[in-house]
Amino acid sequence: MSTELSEGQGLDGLGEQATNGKTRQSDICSGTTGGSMVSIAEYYAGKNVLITGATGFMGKVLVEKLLRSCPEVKALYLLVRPKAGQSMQQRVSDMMKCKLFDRVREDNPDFHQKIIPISSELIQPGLAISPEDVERLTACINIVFHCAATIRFDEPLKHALQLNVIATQKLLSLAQQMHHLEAFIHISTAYANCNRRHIDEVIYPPPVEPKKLIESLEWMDDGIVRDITPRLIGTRPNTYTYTKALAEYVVQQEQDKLNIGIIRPSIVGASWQEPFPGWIDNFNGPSGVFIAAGKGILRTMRANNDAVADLIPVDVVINLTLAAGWYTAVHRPKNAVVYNCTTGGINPFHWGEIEHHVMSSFKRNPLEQAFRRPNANITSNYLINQYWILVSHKFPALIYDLFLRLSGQKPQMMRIFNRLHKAIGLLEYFSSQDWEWNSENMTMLMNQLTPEDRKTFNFDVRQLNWPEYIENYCIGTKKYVLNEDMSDIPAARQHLRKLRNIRYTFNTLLVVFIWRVFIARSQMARNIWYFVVSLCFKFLSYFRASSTITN
Ligand SMILES: CCCCCCCCCCCCCCCC(=O)SCCNC(=O)CCNC(=O)[C@H](O)C(C)(C)COP(=O)(O)OP(=O)(O)OC[C@H]1O[C@@H](n2cnc3c(N)ncnc32)[C@H](O)[C@@H]1OP(=O)(O)O
Ligand SMILES: NC(=O)C1=CN([C@@H]2O[C@H](COP(=O)(O)OP(=O)(O)OC[C@H]3O[C@@H](n4cnc5c(N)ncnc54)[C@H](OP(=O)(O)O)[C@@H]3O)[C@@H](O)[C@H]2O)C=CC1
Repeated sequence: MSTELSEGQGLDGLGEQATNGKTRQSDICSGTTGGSMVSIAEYYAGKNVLITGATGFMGKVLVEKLLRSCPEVKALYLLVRPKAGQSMQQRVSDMMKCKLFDRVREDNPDFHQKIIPISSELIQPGLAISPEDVERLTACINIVFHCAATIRFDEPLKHALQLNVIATQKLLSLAQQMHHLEAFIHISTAYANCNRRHIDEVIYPPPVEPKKLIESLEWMDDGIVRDITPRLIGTRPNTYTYTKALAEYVVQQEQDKLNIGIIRPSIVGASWQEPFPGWIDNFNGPSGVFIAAGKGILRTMRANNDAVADLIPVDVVINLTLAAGWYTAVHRPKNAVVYNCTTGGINPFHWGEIEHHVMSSFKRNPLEQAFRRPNANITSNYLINQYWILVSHKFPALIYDLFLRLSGQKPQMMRIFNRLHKAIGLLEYFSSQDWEWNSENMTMLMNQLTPEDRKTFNFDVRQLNWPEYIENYCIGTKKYVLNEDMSDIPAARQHLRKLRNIRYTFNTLLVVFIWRVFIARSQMARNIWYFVVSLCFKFLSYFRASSTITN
């Protein structure tokens, strides 16, 4: 079935009345922002903020930080869609109940009054925002943070284009109608240009003119699009990075009309410090890999030990995003400013080191009901990896499934491994090579902040202590993703000891079995075997005799 690309239709009601927001807002706001003397929290005071993707991983942290560190913010308008049988109000109210908001709740129990959910399905015409809501938003919004995207690596091109590019275009059109807009902040990814080794803080020419691509894909059915996708994305690994690159270009096209900042985070991981260390709520990127390794399921993965693991904590990304919003609105740079939000050039850490710290952390703080003892190894060698997949993934899965079948249960391990292999297969591109990001704008932005803001909105990754961060990250996956209780750690350790004993017993039986088979075929093996057995027997007799004499 063909998915409709409704660009023209989608812009109806948004784009028509578009005006040149930049000129107009400069007139309105020139007196209100007092240059760089205004602190970040002071800037956001009294402001109406529009956020897309607020129910997602980064969006939630953005909402939380704004409410906590900019308590005078006037209101947060969240574009949310109903999903999985839940209304958008229900989703937002569930979100606000989650642990992430504990600190805000403590500071201000009525914080929910500042949150205004707006029903919106971004891939629908006009973003599916009601005319009344469009009017409301255009009248009051001061800053837009556009976080929504599909981040799936296997997303069909048409859908990725609809959400990551066309919806961004529609949002830009809406933004241009906003009478008091001061900044439009777009969240991109450091991997949008992963077809390059060195990436500067500039928008590179798009692989194809987005408008032309949208027009061509409109008449193609999904099958044809699937067939031509590899040709279109070229040396990029997936539709995600490809469409994020197109989106950057689309955003840049509006730089004459809007004040734009583009944030390019690398691999976003658990929080470093805020609201508490190790907060994470999903399996994306490395988190799923860490969990699979901690559960003893993942034993091998293709990654380069010496390649830089460009992880960036989510709170760092959000602090930089809020600072960029402030800077964009206050300084109104002529062109869109791109911020490569990465760690590799400033405080590098490597995949080999990550492996070491993840493994030792899960040994100290084991996950419950591990399949095997955590012991994952990474290798850049394809054949070695395939060997370990066979020996350490497929063989144990086969045995376990056999055991499940024999005990009348449904086999499941092979299915889990197949899904895991699909997931890590999609991630390997990022863990097997190095990129070099220039992050001068991140440094420039830091230098613009007051000492107080530098502390409150800390994105100085030079201070990041990696081993400590990874330890908190692993504990975070246990506490917040798997909802496991820390008080169960002794039982989990006991379980690991049991697994170790099972492994020793299994290995011993295996050696004996192989040896017996060998003995049956070789006279020399038989002689050695009898020699060893008689030696053991003599030793035991001696031991027994000497203990009888002593008694
Ligand atoms: C100790 C070792 C150190 C070395 C460690 C190297 C780490 C090397 C990381 C590089 C990381 C680059 C990141 C680029 C930086 C961006 O640009 S960030 C954007 C990041 N985007 C993502 O990470 C999305 C990737 N995920 C996907 O595209 C989809 O989830 C997948 C993998 C295609 C699977 O889709 P699906 O089959 O429809 O199903 P889905 O419900 O999504 O998940 C299915 C199963 O896969 C599991 N899964 C999902 N994601 C993962 C994952 N990342 N890992 C494992 N399992 C996963 C789920 O838990 C789930 O398991 P069950 O709960 O069903 O048992
Ligand atoms: N996570 C990472 O490692 C990185 C992320 N990024 C970028 O950061 C941004 C946020 O990523 P992250 O928070 O991890 O992603 P998530 O997948 O956690 O969140 C995506 C958000 O987009 C919303 N969304 C998706 N489709 C629609 C739609 N059709 N209509 C309305 N809303 C929709 C989701 O809403 P819903 O809950 O309804 O599905 C959700 O709130 C993205 O732009 C991503 O490209 C960049 C680099 C790394």
